[in-house]
Amino acid sequence: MAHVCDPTLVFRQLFEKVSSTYTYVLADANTREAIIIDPVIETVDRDIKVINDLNLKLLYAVNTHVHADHVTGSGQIKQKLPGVKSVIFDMNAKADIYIKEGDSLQFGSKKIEFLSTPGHTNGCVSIVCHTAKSVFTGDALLIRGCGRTDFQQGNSALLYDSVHSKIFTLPDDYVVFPAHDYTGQTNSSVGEEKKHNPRLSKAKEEFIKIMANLNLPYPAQIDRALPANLVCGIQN
Ligand SMILES: N[C@@H](CCC(=O)N[C@@H](CSS)C(=O)NCC(=O)O)C(=O)O
Repeated sequence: MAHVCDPTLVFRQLFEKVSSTYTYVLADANTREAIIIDPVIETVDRDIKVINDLNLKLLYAVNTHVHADHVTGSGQIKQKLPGVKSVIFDMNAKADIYIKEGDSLQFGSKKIEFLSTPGHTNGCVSIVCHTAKSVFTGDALLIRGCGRTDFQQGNSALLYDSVHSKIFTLPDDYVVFPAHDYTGQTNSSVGEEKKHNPRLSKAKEEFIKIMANLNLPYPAQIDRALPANLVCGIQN
């Protein structure tokens, strides 16, 4: 199980295997107030069970961006746990709270801060928890990889600048928790990715060429996910 260095932060990394998505639960161990990052609709009941088993009070369901590969669970979580507020950066998507660069959210004595890291999509954010020395990078930075830039306003030059100016300037020992992993890895570190990321450790021009030649198939659920995620995953 993945751990963080803050002993008063409850932390769970949960996996949804169809889309290889990581969902994260963070909570103040004293007040039990909690947030969830990038929930997936198919695993909402599992996530709520974890929250209830740990006696947590969920305040916020945060999406790091409008996902193209799975339907967000935030809408269903709001239905099943009234009072929870959905949070996103992208103004085109329905949510209760729209955050911007530098904003923070508090749960108990814990705080997360939002960094705008566009490039995979315009609305991508990374989420820093300084007390846990951790950064939740969404699809901006993956372990030894990064989010694709061939749809949804993708822009590889912008992604390169986002990662280098916002994530790679964090301390080297900050743990990187991505939104996906396709190779069975759970976390990395800023220092490790600066050194070993086969795309982002290169010069910008080379990175742009690499990204233009990925030739990835479209995500299997894209036609369902994109419209659903503009309305919090709940279609009437
Ligand atoms: N096969 C998966 C989709 C894989 C994929 O395209 N992942 C995206 C993030 S979700 S939009 C990505 O950016 N991948 C980068 C990479 O290098 O793999 C599916 O069908 O869901």
